[in-house]
Amino acid sequence: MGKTKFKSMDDTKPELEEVEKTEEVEEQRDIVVEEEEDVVEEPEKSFEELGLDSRLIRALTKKGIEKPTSIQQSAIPYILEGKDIVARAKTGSGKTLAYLLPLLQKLFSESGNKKKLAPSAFILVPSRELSQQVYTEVSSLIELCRVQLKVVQLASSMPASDMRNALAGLPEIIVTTPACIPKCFAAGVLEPKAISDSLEILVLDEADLLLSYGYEENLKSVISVIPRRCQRLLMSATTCSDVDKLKKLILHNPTVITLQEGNDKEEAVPSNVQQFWISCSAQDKLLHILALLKLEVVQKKILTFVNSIDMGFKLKLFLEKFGIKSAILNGELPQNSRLHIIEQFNAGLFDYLIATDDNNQTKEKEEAAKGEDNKENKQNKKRRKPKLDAEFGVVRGIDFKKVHTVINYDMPLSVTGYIHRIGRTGRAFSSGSSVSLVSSDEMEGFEEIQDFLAGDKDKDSDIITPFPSLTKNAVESLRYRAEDVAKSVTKISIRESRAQDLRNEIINSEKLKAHFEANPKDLDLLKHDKPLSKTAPAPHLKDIPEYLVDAKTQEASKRVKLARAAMGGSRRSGGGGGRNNANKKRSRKGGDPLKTFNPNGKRGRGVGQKKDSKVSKDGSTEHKKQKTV
Ligand SMILES: Nc1ncnc2c1ncn2[C@@H]1O[C@H](COP(=O)(O)OP(=O)(O)OP(=O)(O)O)[C@@H](O)[C@H]1O
Repeated sequence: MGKTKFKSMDDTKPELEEVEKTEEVEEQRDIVVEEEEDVVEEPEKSFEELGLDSRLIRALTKKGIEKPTSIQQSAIPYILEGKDIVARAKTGSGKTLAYLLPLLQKLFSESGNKKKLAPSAFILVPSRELSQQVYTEVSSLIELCRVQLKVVQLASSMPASDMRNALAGLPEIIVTTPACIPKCFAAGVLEPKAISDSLEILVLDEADLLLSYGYEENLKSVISVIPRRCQRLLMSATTCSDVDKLKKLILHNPTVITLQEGNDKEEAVPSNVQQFWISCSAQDKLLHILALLKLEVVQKKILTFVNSIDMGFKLKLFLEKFGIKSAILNGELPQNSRLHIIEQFNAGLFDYLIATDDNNQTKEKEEAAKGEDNKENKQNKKRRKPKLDAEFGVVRGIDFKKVHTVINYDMPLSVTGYIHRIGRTGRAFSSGSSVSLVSSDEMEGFEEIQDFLAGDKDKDSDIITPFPSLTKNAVESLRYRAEDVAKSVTKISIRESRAQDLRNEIINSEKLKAHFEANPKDLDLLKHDKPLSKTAPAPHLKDIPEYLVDAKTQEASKRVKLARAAMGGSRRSGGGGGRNNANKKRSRKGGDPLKTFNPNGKRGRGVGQKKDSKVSKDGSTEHKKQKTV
């Protein structure tokens, strides 16, 4: 059962171009709406009761999706009715299907109408990774529904000839970033006039990020050709001034749906994510993450965030000395490699992924740019930093599968950054946890996050609590080893590894491209968690003797392992993050172990794929729904 709060507004709507001029009127209407708030109880509905086409329901069943999440319950009927929507719901709450299902249903009825000369739907997302993810989801639904709809994914880096080829089959749906549409206009591969005639639905996904990714001008240019009758959907994980700005720029007469579990801001993070923190000095962070991973007091799979690419390499080099293999993800890697790394991690080929998230890389980009400007700095010029992809976004919105733990090795630089990072676990009906390592320098930012999450609640009841499963003794027992190894991970070794990794990935990326063209289902090519150093970990570092670990930590570790076994996860996750047994078995058969992978669409019975469908029940969520203009 959900609590639904409606805000309704009158139907007067300004034309897009006039929105900014009529801001004052808009605000007045908002106030009226606030006064009309009402709270009603809504029963849970099934997909059938939401009015979805039986083909879509069958497709969902095949994907193991049985019941709608709260945002799907709320948004689908409105979208089917043709309403403009602003939907705000927590990360991982199922917003993608909330708009995709009704969008496809609407296009089903059009699929016979081949008179159109341009697409019926644009889905605009902030990053290429997201674009790939959404494209994969749409493609698989279309395939499972067996309907004659075509979707294409465009990237602004594509040559005009590739864009033209992609659009030649007259797709109904285009998934891309906002920058790409004006490029298509400029290249003459999309006709603004044809878009004005044909576009029925415009979706802006991860709307809270679009402006901060610098797409404002692109969006304005897209909007200028969007017909008045086109339905507009704006999906967002957080509320921020950018979402309001977009709302005014893009929507008219929207229904605003805000899902939350109460009035507190903690709702921004799913309640099925337990949030912990550990206070430690900056130099003790390596020691603490080693303790967390090596003593196995956190559940795999684990996604660790760092704030710089060098830090990612430092951590990888450090961990591999202890026999913990991890893969690296950042914006300087070629796109094919990035997508492949995400696919491999999702498929369960490795348990530890170290990601440098997009916001922090903006800083690196700026620094790199500054370095390039400084003509006197010859050293910098010689060691020109590699170009980071402007449309990179591995963190926000990416649906990492079955991540049980998110570790903030470095604290994110903003509350929104924290929410998006933590939202990579506990997705849909699953649960997860997060551990933030907080140094004294980061304490102020951490307190800001705590305050935000606490909202109006008693400040003493912190949402992020101290991590309970690691004793000081257990950490100290590893100190000597950790400090010794940390010394061997020098700046030079980091720089060399980073350069080597980039060189390898550029070669890999070409291979991946060529290979996938010939073998679109082969995922096992080029493992991304290969060790960087040539020497194998020393046995005394790889295997920590049990007597070093105190009883309390051993108990915690046992619980984690039991829980993993209960989830059926131990089969998938070999000790030390190495390749798991299931993969080994398949490799021995001689075939391609992951013949289930298809970067362009359906995911097969790949590792971890089927299991995703088995969702655990979380507590019932109360939700608020607001209707407003
Ligand atoms: N009704 C459902 N039942 C079970 N799983 C679902 C359901 N709807 C979506 N999912 C799964 O939940 C995961 C998260 O969904 P999705 O990526 O759409 O979340 P989101 O709200 O867009 O998150 P974010 O804001 O982080 O992008 C996906 O793996 C998706 O397949």
